[in-house]
Amino acid sequence: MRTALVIGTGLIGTSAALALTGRGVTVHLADHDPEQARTAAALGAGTDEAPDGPVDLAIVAAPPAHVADVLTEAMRRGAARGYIDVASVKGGPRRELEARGLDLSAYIGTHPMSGRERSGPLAGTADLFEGRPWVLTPTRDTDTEVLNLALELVSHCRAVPVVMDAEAHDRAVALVSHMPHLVSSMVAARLEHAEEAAVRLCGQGIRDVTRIAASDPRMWIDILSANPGPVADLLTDVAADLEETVRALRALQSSDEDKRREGGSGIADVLRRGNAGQVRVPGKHGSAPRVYVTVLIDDQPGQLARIFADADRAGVNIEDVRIEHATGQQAGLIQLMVEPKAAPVLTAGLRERGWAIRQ
Ligand SMILES: NC(=O)c1ccc[n+]([C@@H]2O[C@H](COP(=O)([O-])OP(=O)(O)OC[C@H]3O[C@@H](n4cnc5c(N)ncnc54)[C@H](O)[C@@H]3O)[C@@H](O)[C@H]2O)c1
Ligand SMILES: O=C(O)C(=O)C[C@]1(C(=O)O)C=C[C@@H](O)C=C1
Repeated sequence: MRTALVIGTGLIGTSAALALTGRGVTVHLADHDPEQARTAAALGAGTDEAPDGPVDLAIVAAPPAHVADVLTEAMRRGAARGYIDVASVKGGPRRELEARGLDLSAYIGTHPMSGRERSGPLAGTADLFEGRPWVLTPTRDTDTEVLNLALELVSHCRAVPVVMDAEAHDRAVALVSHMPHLVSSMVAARLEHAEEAAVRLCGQGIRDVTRIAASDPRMWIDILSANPGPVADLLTDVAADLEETVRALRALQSSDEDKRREGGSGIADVLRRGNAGQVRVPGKHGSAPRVYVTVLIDDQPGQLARIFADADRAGVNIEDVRIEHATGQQAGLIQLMVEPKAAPVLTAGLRERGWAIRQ
């Protein structure tokens, strides 16, 4: 691929454009708000000048409700040899395009399974998709050349291609993305009017559970409106678990010992099922789950660089990093994500070099 056109230069469009530009592809940037395209260009994601002729691949990264219109317009003017979109839902946009009677052989619906709770070009990064699944939904009518262009994009972004049928994709993301998003919002909503004295105590647990609740509601209304059935079915199951859990907690308040025992086993059951589900969450590249080694650091310049150098000396590859700043203190906790078998090696290596490890 030599040239690409990104239409919609927010978080996802800019991230893809940065990755492609970094691999030597000439990227043209367009957005219905020209300021967004200018910002993406200023970040080094490409040029906001229109291409002279058709590009190799047009990447539509507009909100889901606009995807079909944007693709229709781009296809009708022959903007590219191949077209993809990156919307979080796949069945709806394809059905809309089919209803317009367009030839869809040059189009593939795709979805990178990576994002952030922030929107806009300034949130974009070239490595956003690294090691993450990127779903492709070709059909038997898809041109092989277009499939190859899409695979090249995924490879330039260092993501992992996963081929799926659009409807199966929508059912899967209802489970791993859309339902969890709503549950996160519901947990975060408990904080809206909570007492400041309670909110001040927020630790990493609630930060993990509520991070995605900070996302743009307009985008999520689009996503959920395009996949309501499967999400409603899953929330029905969550509601049943909630009901059971409330019943178990009430039983724990009882003065009757048998009831308390029953309550205890109800709670144990939901926690056990939670453990069993959690271990199935894959690490990067779809590999086995990773674990965190937690290190106490002083809030001083150079600490992160030192810790990485010491991890390197211990021969351990750090997969991901999270930093938690303790409120009102000049210290923080850094969590280094590693393969389970590397955790004891890293712990020993860092202890040897004077770092305080937290269990
Ligand atoms: N945010 C995520 O975590 C995530 C992850 C994977 C896929 N996606 C999908 O990627 C797409 C973009 O999401 P985002 O998070 O980058 O959103 P964003 O709000 O950061 O960016 C969307 C951009 O599209 C532009 N736009 C809106 N309507 C347009 C139109 N008609 N023509 C051209 N540009 C238009 C907006 O001005 C904005 O710059 C969505 O379809 C979303 O479902 C999002
Ligand atoms: O991690 C985040 O912030 C996301 O929003 C990521 C996430 C997800 O649910 O995994 C959200 C929606 C996208 O369609 C794909 C990725």
